[in-house]
Amino acid sequence: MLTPAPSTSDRAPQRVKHPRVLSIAGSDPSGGAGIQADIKSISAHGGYAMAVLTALTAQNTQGVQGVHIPPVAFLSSQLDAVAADISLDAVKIGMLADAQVMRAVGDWLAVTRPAVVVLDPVMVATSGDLLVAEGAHEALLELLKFTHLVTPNLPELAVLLNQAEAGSWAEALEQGQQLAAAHEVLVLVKGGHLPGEECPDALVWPDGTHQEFRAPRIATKNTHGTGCSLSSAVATLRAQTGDWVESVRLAKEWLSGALVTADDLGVGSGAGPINHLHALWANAPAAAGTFSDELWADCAPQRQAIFELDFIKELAAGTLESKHFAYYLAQDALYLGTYSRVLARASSLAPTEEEQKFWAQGAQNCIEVEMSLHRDWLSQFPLESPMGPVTKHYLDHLQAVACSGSYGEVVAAVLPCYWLYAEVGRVLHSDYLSYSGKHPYGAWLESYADEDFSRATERAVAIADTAARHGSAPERERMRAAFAHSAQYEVDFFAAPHRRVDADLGARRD
Ligand SMILES: Nc1ncnc2c1ncn2[C@@H]1O[C@H](COP(=O)(O)OP(=O)(O)OP(=O)(O)O)[C@@H](O)[C@H]1O
Ligand SMILES: Cc1ncc(COP(=O)(O)O)c(N)n1
Repeated sequence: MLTPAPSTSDRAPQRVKHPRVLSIAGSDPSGGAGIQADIKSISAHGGYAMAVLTALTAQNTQGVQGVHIPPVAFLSSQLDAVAADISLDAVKIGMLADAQVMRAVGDWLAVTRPAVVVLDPVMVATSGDLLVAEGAHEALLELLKFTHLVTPNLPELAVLLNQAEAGSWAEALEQGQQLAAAHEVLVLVKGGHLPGEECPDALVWPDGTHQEFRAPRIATKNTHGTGCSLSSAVATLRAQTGDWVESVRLAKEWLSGALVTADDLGVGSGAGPINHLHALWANAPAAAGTFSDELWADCAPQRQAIFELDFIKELAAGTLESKHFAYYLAQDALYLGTYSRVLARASSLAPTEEEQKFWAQGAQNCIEVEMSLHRDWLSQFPLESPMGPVTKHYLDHLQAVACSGSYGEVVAAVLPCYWLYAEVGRVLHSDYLSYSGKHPYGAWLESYADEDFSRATERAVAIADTAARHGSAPERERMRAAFAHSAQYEVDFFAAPHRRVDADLGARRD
C-alpha cells in the first residue's frame, strides 16, 4: 500500500533552484520528442527530471510507426509512487493517448494538486501522425481545471475550441483568448505553424490580456519536439522564477539556441531533434580535436616567442626597467580603449543574448581596466607616450575585422588578447608565487590571478568553437587568419617596450 500523496501545504516553495519536475508523457525512442525531450529540456534548465510514461511509441525522425498504451492502472501506480515520495515543484503533461489515460491523470491531479501544471495538449506529431485517439479532446478539456498553463499549437487550439484552424496571428490570439476565458486558464498560443519570417508566441490570460514573444524563424527542418521541449522548459523555469512571462521569455530564447544548433546533431533523415544541451556543450571545456585546439596548436611559435622576450623574462625576475614597464602600460591603455569598441562590435553581432551580454561585459571591463591603468599605474610615470606602431597595427587589424568580418572572425580576432594574456598571466603568476622577497611588480603580477578573467577566457574560447562549428569552411579559414594575425601582434606588443624605448626615439617614439 502506498503512502498518501503530499498535501498542498507540503509543497515546496515557489522559487526553487533545482526544481523537481515530473513529465507525464509518451516515449519517443528516437530521443527528439516526448519524455526523452522533456528530460533533456528540464535538465538543460537545471531541473531534476522525472518521467511517468503514458504510452510508448515506435517512432523516428520520419514518423510514428506504432503506439502502445500500457494498462492505465499501471500509469496510476507510477504516478502514485512518485508523488508519495517526492514533492513536485512542477508537472508537465504531454501525450496522453486516449480518454482513459486522461481521466487517470485527472484523478491523480485532483488529489495531488501540483504547484505548477503545464499541459501540452499533444495531438499530432510533426510528421502528421495522430498521437491521441479521435474524440478524446473532451476528456482533455476536463484536465484544464487542474492546469495552470496550456500550450497548444494552432491545430490543437482549433480542436480544443471545435473551430477551424487560425490562418493568421490575429486569429490565433483571438482563439487563445476564447480558450483562456472559457476555462479560466493561462494559454500559450504558439505561432510555429504560421508562415512568415517570425515565430511569435503569446501568453493569453483569462481576462483577455496578452503578452507577445517574438523570435526570428530559424531555417531548419530539425524542429521535432519543439513543443515538448518548450513546455518542459517553461514548467521548470516557472518553478525557478515564479513568473510566467520571464519563464516563457527565457524558454523561447533557449529554444532559439537549440534550433540554431539543431543541424549540428545529424540525427536521422527526417525532421531531426533540436539541440537541447547547446548551452552546456558551448561551455564545456574544449574537447580534443576542436577548432580552438587547432588554434592553440597553430600559435605555439608565438607562445614560445612571448616567453623568450626580455620584457617577459625581466618582468618575471623583477629586473624590468620602469621605462619599459611604463611604455607597456601606456600602450596597453591606448589599446584597451579601441579593443573595447571591437568587443562591443562582437556584442552587436552575437547570435544569442547570452553572448551579446558576454561581449558587452568584456567591453565595459576594458574601459574600467583602462581607467584604472591611468589612475593606479600611469600616474606614477609622468611620461607621455603616444601610440606606438605595434599598437596601431594591432588596432588597425582588429578594426578592419570588426568593420567587414563575420561574427566568427571578430571573435577569432579578439581571442588572442584573452587567451595569450591569460596564459602569460598564469605562468608569471605562478613564478611570482615562488619569488622570495619583495617583487617590484608584485601588485601587477598579483592581478594576473584574476579568476573572472580566466573564466571569461574559457567562455571566449567556447564561443569561438561554436562560431566555427556554425561557420562554413572558408569562414573558418578567415577565423584562423584573424586569430593568427592577432596572436603575432600579441608577441610584438610585449616586444615593443624594449624595441621602441631602446631605439631611443626620444619624444617621437612612434
Ligand atoms: N523554425 C522555427 N524557428 C524558431 N522557432 C520555432 C520554429 N518552429 C517552431 N518554433 C517555436 O517552437 C515552439 C513550438 O511551436 P509550434 O507552434 O511548432 O508548436 P508544436 O507544433 O507544438 O511543436 P512541435 O513541432 O513539437 O509539434 C514555439 O515557441 C515556436 O515559436
Ligand atoms: C511521444 C511523443 N510526444 C509528443 C510528440 C510531439 O512532438 P512533435 O510534434 O515535435 O513530433 C511526439 N512526436 N511523440
